[in-house]
Amino acid sequence: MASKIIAIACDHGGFGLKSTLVEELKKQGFDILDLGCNTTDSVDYPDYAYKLAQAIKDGQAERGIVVCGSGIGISIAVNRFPEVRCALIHDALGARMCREHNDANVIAFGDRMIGVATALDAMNVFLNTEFEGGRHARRVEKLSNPPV
Ligand SMILES: O=C(CO)[C@H](O)[C@H](O)[C@H](O)COP(=O)(O)O
Repeated sequence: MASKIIAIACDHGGFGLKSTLVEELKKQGFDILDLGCNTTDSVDYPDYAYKLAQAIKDGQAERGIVVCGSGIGISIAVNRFPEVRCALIHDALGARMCREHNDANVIAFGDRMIGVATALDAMNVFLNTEFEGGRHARRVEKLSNPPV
């Protein structure tokens, strides 16, 4: 990964895990583009998802992490941007596969679904695994050109 900037966003259901992930990323020397939210007050996940997707689209960060209660709503929302390839992650194997095969540039976690240790492990794998390319490059390219 060329950039040391990680964009991160959540809704109220993901605020706790986001805070833990930010703490760990800072320890590892990453610069954080924290797009909120910043409390557990109820908010709407698309608002924060779109901020993160826009940051990826604008090139402000190469990789991003989104968190909501289940990870489902916020991953659906960021994937509405063609520049984003977001995978909803439940373990380190998924994190490895989404990098090696799908060149995912964003991962989503469900704070109400995943343990902290598993999320930290998966985040580290996501940040340290390269895309394999080859046959997968052809398939990823097709993701940018859906039939209309
Ligand atoms: O969007 C979601 C589900 O797909 C997220 O899990 C949200 O965090 C969740 O829906 C929020 O629920 P709440 O009852 O409003 O806290």
